[in-house]
Amino acid sequence: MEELERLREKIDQIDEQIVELLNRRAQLAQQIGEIKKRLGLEIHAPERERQIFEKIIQINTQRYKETFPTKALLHIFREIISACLSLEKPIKVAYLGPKATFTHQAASEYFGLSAQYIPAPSIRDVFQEVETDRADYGVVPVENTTEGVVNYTLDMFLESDLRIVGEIVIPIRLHLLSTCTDISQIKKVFSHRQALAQCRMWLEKNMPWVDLIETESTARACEIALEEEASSAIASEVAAYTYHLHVLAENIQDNPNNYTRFLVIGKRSMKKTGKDKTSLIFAVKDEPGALYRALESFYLYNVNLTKIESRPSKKKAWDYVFFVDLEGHTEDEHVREAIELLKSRTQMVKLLGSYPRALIQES
Ligand SMILES: O=C(O)C(=O)C[C@]1(C(=O)O)C=C[C@@H](O)C=C1
Repeated sequence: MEELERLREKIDQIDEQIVELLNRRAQLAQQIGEIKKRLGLEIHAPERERQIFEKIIQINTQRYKETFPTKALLHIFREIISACLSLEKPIKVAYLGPKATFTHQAASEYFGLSAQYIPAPSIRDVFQEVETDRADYGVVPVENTTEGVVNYTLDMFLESDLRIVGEIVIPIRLHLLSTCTDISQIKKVFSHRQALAQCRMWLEKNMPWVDLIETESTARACEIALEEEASSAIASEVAAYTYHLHVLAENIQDNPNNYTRFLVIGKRSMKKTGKDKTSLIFAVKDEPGALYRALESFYLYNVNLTKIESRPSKKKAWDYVFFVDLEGHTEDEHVREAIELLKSRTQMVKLLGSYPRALIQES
């Protein structure tokens, strides 16, 4: 017992030190904020945040061999930086709502809980919130490992001048939620089209009798599941506690490696971090070899493409544009030269932005 008391006393001392250090850190951030305001610099500095994250991962793994789990440490630092930033300037973030969607989860993992969140009813509305300066940033889904791209988001970049300033990749874990206490009581399952598709095999095997009904979001499905008898929703764990629903079955997605990638959109340009990605759109003439010549620009300058997607241009029937993600930043010499060559070999190139690659791709 004495030993227990002694150890707890030590923990109390450490906690006191942590609180003291956090307050000292907050004061320093406030001072930095004042200087940045005076010099007219951007208050939010994601490149600096990236540096901090990489440094603490290194210290925690090399010096302390991860006695304290790195994943938890990253969450804690996300919140520390989010709180310090909010002392300098509150950041407003629009996301595809309503509350407790996966986009909301992605946004809070990126900006932390001290940011102000604005749920928007559609992807177009998220863009509008940022375009009209009601939000500093927007967060929208762009692709899922099982269901492919979110076309609506790609198409928005054809008309909007907003830039991509970041990306977030989160694992999608889907659960069956209801006010009922047993699966046998359920007659209807509500969810977003993609979530229903991602659980198709599980539903056929375990609940072949149910009606599947599409909703505009997983969060909307939860609202319906709360109101309608004998119904259920497929949604996230965050949604389960936000809407006070029982989790009747966990992780019902058919593919365990199910990730969704989200884009952070804004008006600014991001500085090079050394671990960046660049996204762009290009259009080629409708003639043999046009796409081949365009893509050769990347090959000749040794630029690695991580994604290429074609979409109708919406200007003429059967006219296509190509969305490309590549490794590197436009400040990198080889990327800059590849893009210059691409411009000379295509009809149109629109740069959507260079931004730091997602930090956590798994977990
Ligand atoms: O270094 C800065 O520029 C800060 O404002 C401090 C700080 C931090 O808490 O570490 C806060 C917000 C920025 O986005 C980056 C870092």
